[in-house]
Amino acid sequence: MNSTSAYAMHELTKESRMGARGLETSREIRIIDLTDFEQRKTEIADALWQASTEIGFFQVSGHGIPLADINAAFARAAQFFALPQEVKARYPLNRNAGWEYRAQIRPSTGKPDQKESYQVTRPRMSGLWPDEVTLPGFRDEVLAFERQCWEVGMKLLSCFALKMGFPEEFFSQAHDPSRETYQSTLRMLHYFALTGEPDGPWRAGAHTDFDCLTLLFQQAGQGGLQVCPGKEQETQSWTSIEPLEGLITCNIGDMLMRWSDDQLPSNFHRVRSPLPGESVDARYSLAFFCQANEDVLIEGPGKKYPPITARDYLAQRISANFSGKY
Ligand SMILES: O=C(O)CCC(=O)C(=O)O
Ligand SMILES: [Fe+2]
Repeated sequence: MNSTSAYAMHELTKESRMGARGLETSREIRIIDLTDFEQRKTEIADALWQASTEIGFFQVSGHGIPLADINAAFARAAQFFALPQEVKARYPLNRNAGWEYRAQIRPSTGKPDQKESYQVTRPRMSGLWPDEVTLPGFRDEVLAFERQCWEVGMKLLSCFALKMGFPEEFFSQAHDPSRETYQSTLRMLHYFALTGEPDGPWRAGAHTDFDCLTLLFQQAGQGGLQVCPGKEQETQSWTSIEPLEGLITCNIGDMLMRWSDDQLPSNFHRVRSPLPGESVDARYSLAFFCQANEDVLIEGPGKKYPPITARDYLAQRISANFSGKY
């Protein structure tokens, strides 16, 4: 086994141990305010670094995406998922673009997540947009929201770049949306309403994300997200993140963990099924995955791991989740 596949195997083994219910515990959920970002950048970078290394996840406020735009993006997601199955089936998922239905099998559970999702990866959307008759304005509005998410993601990553000793623009150049190699992804998710007993304890099985950084939006009354910081994975104790309007919950992903020579631990999370007495309605969420462009080389400041392109890195991880497909 070469060192690249040994590394991938290590991450998958780590994940396959995380499927148990475990314990629930409350942890500090640090909220970092990004208001006046340019003037406060040093202080914000310190706060982000501390939250990421001490706790392993954080939320941001004052990020500049108006609540109305977040709500509009949720409305767009609901509109898309309400399309008939045969219409959605015209946009099949391929390489993080398009629609999948109960197709993501997590190594932690060996079962499909109880969801469907639609993913937008800018350069790969040919033939995958509903047309203007089916969903007028959908494409432009979703792309505008994707751009707003990118702006926030790059602000946060510029702070991590400073702390890692890279130039401030390092990560926005690595996630350049004007290039064909761009592969950051906006994902809309729809977890099905329960009609009887839940099909297992998880709507989405425990996992870390493959990317550098994930921005996650939840809607009021539609909780279920739980996190267990990667560095505490042995404890298997999970903390619920209740949805709070306008806040973005942020996870460090495996790509940034590797890029930071493991200084920034990626963050296990899962979505649990409703418990008796909780709402059985559908749950919608939105996730933006900052994934460096395909041709970018991932190499940490201390060169702890051999360099790997972001394309090869993602391909390995995606094929482990979608039955060998990439
Ligand atoms: O729906 C959520 O809250 C989490 C989604 C998620 O973790 C993912 O898609 O990677
Ligand atoms: Fe995730």
